[in-house]
Amino acid sequence: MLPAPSENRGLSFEDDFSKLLVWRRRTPKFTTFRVNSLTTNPVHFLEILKQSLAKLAEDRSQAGTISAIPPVWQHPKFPEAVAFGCWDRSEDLPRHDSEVIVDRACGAAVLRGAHVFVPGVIGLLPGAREGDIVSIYADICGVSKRGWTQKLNEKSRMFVGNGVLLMDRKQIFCENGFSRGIAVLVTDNESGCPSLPENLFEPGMAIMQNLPSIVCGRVVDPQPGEIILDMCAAPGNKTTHLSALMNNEGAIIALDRSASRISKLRQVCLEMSVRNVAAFVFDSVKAVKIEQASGSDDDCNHSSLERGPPFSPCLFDRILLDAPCSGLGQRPKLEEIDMKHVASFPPLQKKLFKTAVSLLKPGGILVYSTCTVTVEENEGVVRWALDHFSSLTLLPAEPRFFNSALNKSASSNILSSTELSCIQKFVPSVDTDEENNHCERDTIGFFIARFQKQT
Ligand SMILES: C[S@@+](CC[C@H](N)C(=O)[O-])C[C@H]1O[C@@H](n2cnc3c(N)ncnc32)[C@H](O)[C@@H]1O
Repeated sequence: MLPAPSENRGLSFEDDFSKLLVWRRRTPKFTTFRVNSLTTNPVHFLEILKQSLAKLAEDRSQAGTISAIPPVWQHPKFPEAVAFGCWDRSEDLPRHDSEVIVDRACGAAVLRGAHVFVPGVIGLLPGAREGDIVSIYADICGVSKRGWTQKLNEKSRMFVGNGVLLMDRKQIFCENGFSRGIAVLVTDNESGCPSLPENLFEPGMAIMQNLPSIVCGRVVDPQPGEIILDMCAAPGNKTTHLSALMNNEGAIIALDRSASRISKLRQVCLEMSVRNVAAFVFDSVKAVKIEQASGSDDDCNHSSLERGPPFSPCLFDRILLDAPCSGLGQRPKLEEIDMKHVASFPPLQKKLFKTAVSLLKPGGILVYSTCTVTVEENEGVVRWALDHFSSLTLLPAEPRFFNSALNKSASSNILSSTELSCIQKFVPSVDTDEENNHCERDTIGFFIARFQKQT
């Protein structure tokens, strides 16, 4: 049973930038799966997960590391959310003379339990041989080039784990650049996040999804039979959740402007037995049809939905705008923050929002979400929306985990206390370590706002 965390007050981006940087580099202590209710039962999945972690603990003890089995929970409010914790890290991992340097994305993946694949390797110290026990360092400043042979200084690198080198230098940096596969089998990572076997469960049974993203689907609260628009849908993590909540009844239109991501979404839908989604590669800013002569409009029936965008105004019961954003809530992230990039998102977010308001039926629900923590992309967009669309009312983004009204940060100058009590923002916590050790707290940064269009 999951213990309940107490009321939380979170930090905002503007409150303490340096704390945000530290928080981004740390790996959440919990990994969450969303179990697919269309294909399986969460209790069955929970059993598979428990057995796998018990087997890993046994393997570790045979290899000389006694480890308690990481805790596993099913969330009491959302049975589809199943989380597991980390190996105990009370002792530091040893550092080995033989070193492998990886890029920042690979370093973050290792911290989340992945092995090191060839494309992520940047360098090896001279003399490193296949079969060596190696220490793995991420090049956090991006200073090294492919084929690098020198030790990075302490400030430019971050230790992410240890493992066994499975290839030699020639194989990893082969001239045609086509080597694939695992270069380092990670035996222990610095975060303690377990490496689960790849074939742990049947494809489509569950996906890894951070808890706030699962909460987001629940805030949309789609009902069987409704017509839903998911405006920035790929790769489909939330689309497939919405479909499961609707028990495959009704229709979901999934749009994304990236063709490769839409093909990934279609594949995920197939694997997860999702049958009520029609996906289109489309720029959602342009998803509203320009007015046409009356009498020729058949947009209220399903065939017009299947033809795809653009759509007539006021068509959808619910809309999810999971907007493109600066992604500062994603963890762990080893990259530096590019402020110009961060500042580029609000104009696009507002254009997408304007389209969403047009396409929403009177009485319909619009959920705006991001996986970032900046006020401009979150509370700022909510303020702008409330000032520009008199038809919109801000509703409580329930079910609630974070009480944003307790967050006395820069955002309180933008939204009233009533408005703050409606939004839900997952941000770095300033509470005790015990609190931060909770799977509802130690998670990614995320923002959710829920609106209704007046009838
Ligand atoms: C935060 S991700 C969406 C994640 C997705 N909702 C999920 O849960 O799997 C944002 C997506 O917005 C898409 N995007 C960016 N600009 C867009 C636009 N103008 N129209 C449609 N999609 C857009 C990106 O390609 C990206 O896939």
